Amino acid sequence: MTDHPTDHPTDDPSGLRELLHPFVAEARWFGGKGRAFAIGGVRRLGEVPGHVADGPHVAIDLVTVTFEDGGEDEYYQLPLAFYAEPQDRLAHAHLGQWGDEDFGTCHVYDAVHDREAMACWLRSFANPPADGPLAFHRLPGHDLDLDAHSTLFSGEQSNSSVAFGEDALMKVFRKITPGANPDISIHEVLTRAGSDHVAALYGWLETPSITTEGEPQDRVLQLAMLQQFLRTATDGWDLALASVRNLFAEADLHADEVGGDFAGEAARLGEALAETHRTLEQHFPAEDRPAEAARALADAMHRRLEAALAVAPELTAYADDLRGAYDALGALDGVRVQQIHGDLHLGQTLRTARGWKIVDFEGEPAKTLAERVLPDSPWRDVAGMLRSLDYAPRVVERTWGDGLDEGADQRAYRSAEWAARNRNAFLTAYAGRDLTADEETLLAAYVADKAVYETVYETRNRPTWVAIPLEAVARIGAS
Ligand SMILES: Nc1ncnc2c1ncn2[C@@H]1O[C@H](COP(=O)(O)OP(=O)(O)O)[C@@H](O)[C@H]1O
Ligand SMILES: O=P(O)(O)O[C@H]1O[C@H](CO)[C@@H](O[C@H]2O[C@H](CO)[C@@H](O)[C@H](O)[C@H]2O)[C@H](O)[C@H]1O
Repeated sequence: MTDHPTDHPTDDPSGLRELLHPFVAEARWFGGKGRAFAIGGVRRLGEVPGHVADGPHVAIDLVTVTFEDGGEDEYYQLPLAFYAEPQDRLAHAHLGQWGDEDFGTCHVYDAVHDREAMACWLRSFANPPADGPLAFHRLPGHDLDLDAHSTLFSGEQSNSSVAFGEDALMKVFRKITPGANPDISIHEVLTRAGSDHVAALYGWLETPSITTEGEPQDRVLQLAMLQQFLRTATDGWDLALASVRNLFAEADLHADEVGGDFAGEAARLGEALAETHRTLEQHFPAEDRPAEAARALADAMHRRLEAALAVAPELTAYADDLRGAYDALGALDGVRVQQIHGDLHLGQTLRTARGWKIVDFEGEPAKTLAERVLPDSPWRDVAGMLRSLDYAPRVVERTWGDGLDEGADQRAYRSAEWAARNRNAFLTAYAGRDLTADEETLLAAYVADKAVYETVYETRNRPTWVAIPLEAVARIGAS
């Protein structure tokens, strides 16, 4: 396999980088939204084995995204299906027609949409090739159903998830950072530990190394992971929204009087998180760190606020209150850290017939890999869930009754009631006791930090929702 000759942004003889630019720019998984960029290079990582007559050639390319603001380059994975003839059924996933160095002139499609292409992936996981640039790894204990057809998950996601029938789910990582991906390593540890609160890991795909500017790198690129498909799962976010809608439909009743009350589920979720944290604490390094570590955590929050102020100047009015919350954390005598989830919210939880499962251990998409794998306080995860339990009613409020004002005050009241009831149920079940003063301080700082992160996230991705985290930031000062 060869690199495409694309070492310099102005040298694009095949026009490939120009052709891929709009596809990358518009993809949900592209993390550089709002920043001007060029495709700085396109590299062939390897062909996925398993090509059959009449089927596509399937390959994985890695594009380098170079930002005009001078920020660090980012790498994104493009799984591609190459067909000699156009495929009408894949018209929605057509990237273009070009002369490929390995496969000749082809119609090229985003492979995650294509059952034929995904079948190559599944066959490779079932019978991992002995050599080649793409290494398919398997954990023992599950026979894959090779007859299962693939379906791409729709929805707002950072990566591309493909279900194989009801047997397995493959997550194709889009933004690729050299080094071990925590989603894989944490799932592997929790699977081997027999955790009840994650989908079992079945395997993963990685490629040994790439070269950047001619220099070899000794870190793997982890490209995809295959796991148990949770057949009976309902998204925790959808469940919470349904519960809020029930409450709004019965305007005269309190949250505990309405069908669909979420407090029991919130409590079970708190227990599931506490158990997951305990398992992670046993299997990854965990330690009590001295005062300097608390200061370092606070410093990181201060830095994040300073960067956020440039993106979302509306935060300025609350900056002193936020800094106060971080300073209180920085003044603690110490802090206990361990492996955590790192980006926990209701959309990362699934309610199955066998209880709550937690998904997506990649950490916050905006952080570097080096930052994401650092041990952190478990209160960061707790804060993430508390923020999410605040988001759910506010989102329903915004969409209820097509924005009509009638009953808006009553809904705002019920919204706050729902959030308080479920935050309390979750927190009480998580901790199993009253929080210490230090824990309250930690939690308050993490809630503030998360709301700042969300303000930036919404500004960039869903500007009409930015008021939700901003209102939370305003409440920090008022409390
Ligand atoms: N093992 C699973 N079985 C069924 N559905 C799953 C499983 N894991 C994740 N999902 C669903 O796929 C969605 C995306 O998964 P997630 O890991 O959060 O991807 P991303 O990194 O793209 O955000 C989740 O919201 C969830 O609904
Ligand atoms: O799931 P991702 O890892 O892509 O997480 C990112 O996107 C989330 C939104 O999809 C975002 O979560 C925020 O919105 C949620 C409602 O959609 C809400 O439940 C969360 O509390 C809120 O933070 C997440 O922050 C971001 O990292």
